[in-house]
Amino acid sequence: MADIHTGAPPVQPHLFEAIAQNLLSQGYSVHPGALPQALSEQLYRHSQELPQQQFDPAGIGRDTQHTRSEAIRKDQICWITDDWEAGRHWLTWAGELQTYLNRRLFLGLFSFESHFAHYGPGDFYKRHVDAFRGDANRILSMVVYLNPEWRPEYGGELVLYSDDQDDQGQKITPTLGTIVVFLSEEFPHEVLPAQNDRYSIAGWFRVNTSSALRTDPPR
Ligand SMILES: O=C(O)CCC(=O)C(=O)O
Ligand SMILES: [Fe+2]
Repeated sequence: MADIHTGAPPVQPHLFEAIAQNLLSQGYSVHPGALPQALSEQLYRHSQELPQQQFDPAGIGRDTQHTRSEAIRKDQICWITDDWEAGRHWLTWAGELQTYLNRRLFLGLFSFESHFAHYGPGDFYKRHVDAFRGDANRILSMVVYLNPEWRPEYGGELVLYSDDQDDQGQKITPTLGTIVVFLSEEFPHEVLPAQNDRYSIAGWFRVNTSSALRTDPPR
């Protein structure tokens, strides 16, 4: 049930605790259809209403290393801000998860950034990790899916590999409300070519690496 005063999504202690326990025991957590329904629907509507020109071709790397490489990924992205209601509710929910995980696991998560992603027919994201050991300030990756009907023939699954040696992985279908959280440095993953329009949100919880030379987060 949504908060009657603000319309904000409800806090979900059982879900948050399950995510914390899965992260402790295996480093990742998958919950089909677990995002609060009203929030899923609001985000889905927003993803459909966003004009195509708000989406930019996704790049690889950050800052000066930011390059576009269509050989590696072909999705289009739109960063989420609190300028609109759906964005506010999403960021509130993610902030509550951040607070819970910090209390429960002492992760020191400091900020969260996320974007909508649209994979058109034929689009993919080849196997990669979201953070590299050493310079990593992306600690936790979170993806949620915004596709009310996703058929097996549409492909477009996320494949999550347990380590660099794993070439089997496990497939996750991108259906509405499914939440995937994993340690950004640990789990190579890829998005198989989608045969239909595929909408999602990808986000990262980060630790603070601010210094006099570098203000966080760079955008
Ligand atoms: O959409 C997905 O299933 C994963 C996307 C992803 O790996 C990324 O944006 O880094
Ligand atoms: Fe990724």
